[in-house]
Amino acid sequence: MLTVNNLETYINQFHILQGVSFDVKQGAITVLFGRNGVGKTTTLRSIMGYNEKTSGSITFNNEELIGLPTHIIAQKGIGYVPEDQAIFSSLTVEETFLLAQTNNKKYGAEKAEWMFELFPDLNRLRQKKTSLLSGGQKQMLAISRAYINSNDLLLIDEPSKGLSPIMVEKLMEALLLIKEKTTILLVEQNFFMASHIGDYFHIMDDGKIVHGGRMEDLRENPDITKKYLGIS
Ligand SMILES: Nc1ncnc2c1ncn2[C@@H]1O[C@H](COP(=O)(O)OP(=O)(O)OP(=O)(O)O)[C@@H](O)[C@H]1O
Repeated sequence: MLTVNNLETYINQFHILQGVSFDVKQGAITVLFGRNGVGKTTTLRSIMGYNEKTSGSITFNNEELIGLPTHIIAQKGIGYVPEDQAIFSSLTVEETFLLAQTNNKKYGAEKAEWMFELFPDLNRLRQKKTSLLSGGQKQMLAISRAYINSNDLLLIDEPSKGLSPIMVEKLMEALLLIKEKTTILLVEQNFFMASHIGDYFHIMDDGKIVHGGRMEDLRENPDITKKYLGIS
């Protein structure tokens, strides 16, 4: 569904992505692993068209994305949940959902209702200003918003960061249900979470992909997880 080929990205004079190649299969969760600073967020941002100095190829449903502005890439059906969630704090939960629905007139309302079912906390807090939500609730809101206004692919950056174990568990359950309806590319350092919900993986190191395959193969390969992820 998404194919990234030889992607190179510069930020100022720094050569951050140095020929990144991988693919994302439809209907699955693909996890991008790697230590801090190897280029995972830059990869997601490059897919969304935020980095001007990007070359190589990114095809989504066989259409080239490189060179397109971010709003056009989003219109093609890709939703992005950045690490800081980028939530408009002056809106309530319900208003945030309504705003997201304006981008998806056909299915938005139906998707919003499903998100309220999936996240009862958000349903209970419909009228609450989003600035008053907990970290976990904001994460649920950001994922819901991206799901409501996009159709095909969600890029989610470190959703478990800073969440309690119980919230991580809720998030895992929710992502598995969302996967039934959409495709997910997940950046995640929580190996327990990612390896339980992911179907495929790619490992980044120093601006490149160094390994990839099915998640069950990674779980059985302690040498790789130790070398690149520091897990033994
Ligand atoms: N605006 C910037 N100016 C200069 N260098 C940057 C900028 N943004 C990111 N970088 C550098 O690019 C590299 C990749 O950063 P990126 O955020 O993509 O890594 P990451 O793998 O997502 O890391 P983390 O897991 O810590 O979020 C890092 O070395 C970082 O310092």
